[in-house]
Amino acid sequence: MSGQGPVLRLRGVGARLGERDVLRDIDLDIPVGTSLGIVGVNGVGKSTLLRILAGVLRPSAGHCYLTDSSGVLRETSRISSRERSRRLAYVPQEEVASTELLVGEMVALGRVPRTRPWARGGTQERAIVRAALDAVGLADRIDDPCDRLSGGERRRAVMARGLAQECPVMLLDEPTNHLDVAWQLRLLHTVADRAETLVATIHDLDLALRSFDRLAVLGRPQGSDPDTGPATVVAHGPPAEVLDDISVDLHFGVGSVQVTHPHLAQPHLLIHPRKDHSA
Ligand SMILES: Nc1ncnc2c1ncn2[C@@H]1O[C@H](COP(=O)(O)OP(=O)(O)OP(=O)(O)O)[C@@H](O)[C@H]1O
Repeated sequence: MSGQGPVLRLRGVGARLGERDVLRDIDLDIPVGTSLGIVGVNGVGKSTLLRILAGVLRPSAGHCYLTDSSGVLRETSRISSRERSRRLAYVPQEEVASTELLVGEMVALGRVPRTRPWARGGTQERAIVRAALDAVGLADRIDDPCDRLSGGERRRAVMARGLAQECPVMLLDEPTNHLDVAWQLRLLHTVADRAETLVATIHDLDLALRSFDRLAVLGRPQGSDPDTGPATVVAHGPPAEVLDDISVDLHFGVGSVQVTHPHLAQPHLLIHPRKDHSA
């Protein structure tokens, strides 16, 4: 993936949920052709940030921009939901499996922004749905009811729906949740291959280190309430720099060391309890 101008931009973005300011003063440019991992502790606001980027939540302050189909950066809220869903596929964190739909029908929902009602269900549409399911190893489950899928299979099926949307930008909220180790690696690889630009929240810092061009850490700046204060981007850059041992200690409260895989020459992150927490 190589960088160009921004496809997504946030300026001075804040989010207020209920009585709380969850996010504040977020400035972020996400260049076309890059992959960005968003990391941070539980409840810090990663999903909220992704929902703002996706245009499903309006920021309470600041502005969120997305390039439209002509490549012009426009305020996301001014882009019609149909055009937005052709530009970006957003896959939320958890979804209740529909007991009504077959797997293929659920994945075909990803085609809605691209098809006219009378065009749905054609041979070409079925081929796209089947290819998306094939990419996540579920082509043989196309005619099964959704509620027969396991947790990991369901996660993969929902990802297939995002892939079937055929958007240049994919926004994935914890895509590796429920997946076994092989599928964690394979799924991130598959979406990075297919999406021009990828933004994903992720908890596994070792996977984050190896899977993205850049990482953004959401955290509560010094001086704000460490549990409920509004979060902002406290570190942003190449993964190996963002996840150095000082930052991991500061932002995640654990010790860490980066090592190089002896056979693959890839960086890995070993996590351990802080000395003051160890037995
Ligand atoms: N509708 C809501 N009203 C009030 N507070 C909310 C609402 N939705 C979420 N929150 C709070 O906003 C904060 C951020 O939530 P968010 O889901 O964005 O965090 P996260 O970083 O994705 O967390 P996790 O890692 O646990 O998935 C949390 O403290 C959450 O409790």
